[in-house]
Amino acid sequence: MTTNIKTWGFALLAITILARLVLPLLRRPTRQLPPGPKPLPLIGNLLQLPKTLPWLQLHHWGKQYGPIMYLNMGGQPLIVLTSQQAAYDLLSKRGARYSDRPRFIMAGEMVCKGMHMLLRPYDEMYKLHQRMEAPLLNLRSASSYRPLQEVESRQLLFDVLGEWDMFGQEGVDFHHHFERATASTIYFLLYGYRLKTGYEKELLEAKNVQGAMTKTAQVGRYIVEFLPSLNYLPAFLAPWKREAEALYQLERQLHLGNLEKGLRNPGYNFSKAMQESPEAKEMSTEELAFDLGIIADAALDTSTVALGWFIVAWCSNGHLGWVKEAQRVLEEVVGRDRLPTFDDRPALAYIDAIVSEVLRWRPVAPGGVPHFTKTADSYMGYHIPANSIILPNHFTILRDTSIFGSDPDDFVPERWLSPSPTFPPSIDACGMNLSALRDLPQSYFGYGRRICTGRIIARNQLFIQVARLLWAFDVEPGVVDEVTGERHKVDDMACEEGFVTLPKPFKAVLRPRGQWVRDAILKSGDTHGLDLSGILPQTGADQS
Ligand code: HEM
Repeated sequence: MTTNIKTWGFALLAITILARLVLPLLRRPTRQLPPGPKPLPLIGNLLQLPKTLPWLQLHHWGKQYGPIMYLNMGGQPLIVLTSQQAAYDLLSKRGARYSDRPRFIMAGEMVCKGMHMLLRPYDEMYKLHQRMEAPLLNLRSASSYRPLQEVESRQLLFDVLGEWDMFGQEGVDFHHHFERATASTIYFLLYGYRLKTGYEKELLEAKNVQGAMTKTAQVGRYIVEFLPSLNYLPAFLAPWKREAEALYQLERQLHLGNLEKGLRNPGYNFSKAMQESPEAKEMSTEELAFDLGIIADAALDTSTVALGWFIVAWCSNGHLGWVKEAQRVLEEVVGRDRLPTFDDRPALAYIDAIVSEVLRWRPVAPGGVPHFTKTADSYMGYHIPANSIILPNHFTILRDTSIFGSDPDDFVPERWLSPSPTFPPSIDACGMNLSALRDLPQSYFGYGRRICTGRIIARNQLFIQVARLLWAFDVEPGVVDEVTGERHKVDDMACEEGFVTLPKPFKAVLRPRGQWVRDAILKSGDTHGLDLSGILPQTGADQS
C-alpha cells in the first residue's frame, strides 16, 4: 500500500515538474519582454543567478541591460528594477496593481498560516491590519515614543562604556549592544517590558524563530515552492510539512505569550492599544498576536543591521572627514556637559544626513523586497506578464547617479544636505529639519503601499543612537595585526547572506572621547532601575 502511494506520489511529481517546465514554453509571449541575460532552454535563468549575493549579480546585469530586466526563473517571470524612476513608476504610482506579494508557500502560508504582515497578499485582511497599525506608527505617534528611545540610547552608551572599562583596546561586540538596545525599545513599546542583557529567553526564542523563518523563505530550498501541488502528498512523503508545523507552533507560542504579557504589564503599549482598536474585533487573538510579533521581528534585525553598517562606515570611511564634521557640529550644538537629545535635532541635520547615507550606502535589504502583479502591464514599451515577481534592487537604485551624484560608492553624508535651506526652517513633529535636508528618495524603506510602516520610528531611533555614539566615542577596528601592530582594515563589503544583509561580525574599539563623556554617561547612569510605566502616552496613540 505504502509503495503504491509512493509510486503515485512520484508519478504526480514527475507530471507536475514536466507541466511546470514545458507549459510556459508553449505559452511564449509575442509582445516584447524587457531585456535580460539569455535564458537556457526549459530552466530559463534559474542557474545563472548565484545563490550567494544574488543582488550583486543583478546589480552588474542592471548596468548591462538597463532599468528594467526580465528573467525567467524556471517558468516564473521575474522583473528586476534598477532605477528609482522605474521602481517609483511601477511600485508607487501604479501601486493598486503592484502591491501584492509572491506566494511564500513555506514561510508565509505553512509556517505563519498566512498571518505574516510582510508576506501577506494585498487583500482585505492585509488592509484591516494596516488600518490597525497606522495610527500607532504615524509621525505624531512616533514622536511620542522618543522619550523611550532616549532612555534606551542612554543605556546603550552606559553599557558600551562599561565594556570599554573591561576590555579597552580589545574592542566590543557592538552588534550585541545594538541588538539589545533595539530589542528592548521595541519590546517595551509592544509588550511593556525591557531587556536588560540581550540574552533573555524571549529574545533568544524570537531570534531562533526568525533564523528558521529566513531559511524557509530561501528561494530554491523547498521543492514545494515551485510545485505547490506537492502539498497534496501525505505528511510522510512531505517532510517539509512537519518542519513547518513545528515552526508554526513555536512562533504561535512566542507571539501569544508576548501578547499576554503586554496586556498584563502596566502602562501603555501596542498590545493594549491594538486590542482596543475596532479592527481587532474583526480578527482572532492569534492574528493580533502575529501582527505584533511580526512588527517586533521587522524592527529588530533591520535597525540593528543599520547600526552595524554605521560602524563599518566609521571604521572604513571615517577618515574622509564626515566623523570630524559630525563631532564638530555636536560640539557646537550640544557642548560637553550633556548628551545630545531630540531637542537638538533641528540643529543636527548633519546627523540625519549620516543616517540617510548609512541606509543608502549599505541598504539593509539590498536585493529589495519582492512585490507581485497578478495582471499584465506594459512599461517603457515592454510587456510585463501577469503573475510576475517585481524586485526593486535597492543596492542599484540607491546608486542611481542621476539622483545621488557621480560618486555613489563613497560615503558622503553631504549629498543629503540642502544647498540652500529655507528660513524659517520647516521642522517636523519628530524634530527633523526638513529645510536643511534634500528630499531625495528613501528607497531603502521600499515602495508604494508596502513601504516600511515603521520607518519613522526607525529614523528617530537611528538619529538619537548615531548622534550619541558620535558625541561619545572614537571608533576603530578591534583587531590588531600581530606582526605590524597596525589595526586590521574592515572590508566594507563583507556581509552575511540573507534577506536582511548584516556586516560580517568583527569587534570595534569604542573609546570615550574624554573625561567629560564618562562624566555625562555616568551622571545619566544605568536606566534599568527606572520606572518607565508612564513614559509612553497614557491615553493611546494619536489617531490623526
Ligand atoms: C532601518 C530600519 C528599517 C528598514 C531599513 C526597513 C525596511 C523595510 C523594507 C525595505 C520593507 C519592505 C517594503 C516593500 O515591500 O517595498 C519593510 C517592511 C516593513 N517594515 Fe520595515 N524597516 C526598518 C525598520 C522597521 C521598524 C522599526 C518597524 C516597526 C516598528 C518596521 C516594520 C515593517 C513592517 C510591518 C513591514 C511590512 C509592510 C508590508 O508588507 O506591508 N520596519 N521595511
